[in-house]
Amino acid sequence: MTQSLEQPTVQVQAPLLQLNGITKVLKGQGEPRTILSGVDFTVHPGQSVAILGRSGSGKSTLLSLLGLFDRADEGKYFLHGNDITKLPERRAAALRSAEFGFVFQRFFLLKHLTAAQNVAMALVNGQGWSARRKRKQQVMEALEQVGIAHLAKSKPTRLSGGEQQRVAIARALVRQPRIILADEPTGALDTETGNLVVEVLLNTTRQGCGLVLVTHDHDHARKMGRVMELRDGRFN
Ligand SMILES: Nc1ncnc2c1ncn2[C@@H]1O[C@H](COP(=O)(O)OP(=O)(O)OP(=O)(O)O)[C@@H](O)[C@H]1O
Repeated sequence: MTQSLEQPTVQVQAPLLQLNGITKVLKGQGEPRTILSGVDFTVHPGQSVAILGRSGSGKSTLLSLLGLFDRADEGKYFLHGNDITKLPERRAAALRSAEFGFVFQRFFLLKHLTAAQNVAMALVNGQGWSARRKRKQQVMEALEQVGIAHLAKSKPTRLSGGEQQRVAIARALVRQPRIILADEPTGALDTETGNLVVEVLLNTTRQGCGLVLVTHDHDHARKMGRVMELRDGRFN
């Protein structure tokens, strides 16, 4: 048997996302206020990062920049190694829905729809029969991923807070995002339910998803691969 002389290729994977020297200044009526100052931040596939910080330290602002809801005044933003700092809004919106899944403290579920229908709202496939069938399959897979497939037909009013948050996570997952941005996802939940939701979020990283969790809860933060603390717009 001949042995291949080829060297094994070393795959150097670009970070999922990378911020270099990000600064955000709020220019209201009074003096301009620097909210983020020279922030560097990197997330690789499968990594989970907690962002801690006092109220007003800039956590949500950072998440808005990461999710392309807002733009920095200085610095660079790379997604999969591509510079997206100055991407036009239409392309930013397309990237946002293709790459990111968002989870918030509030669940934002539509009360008159079932859990499955709420998750399906995130899909914008064609209307054909097969597309519908595929859509249903994707929805059920997302609900299974968060452990509530048996509640597919339940409406939010019949679900507990933790179950509702899991529907919201399934809604974020159904498009198979590469990065989940979660802003205080356990803020409205009791400790036990919050722990469950954190586990569900962490599970997504096992399939290569990146996870950024903004939280006030140090126990939840410690479960992430990395913990970073924002203080006055800077990481310590
Ligand atoms: N649109 C805005 N107009 C004026 N000030 C703002 C605006 N958005 C954020 N800020 C201010 O910027 C600072 C950072 O806000 P941000 O919401 O990022 O903090 P946070 O760390 O997420 O706080 P919390 O933990 O309370 O959610 C705060 O002082 C806030 O008042």
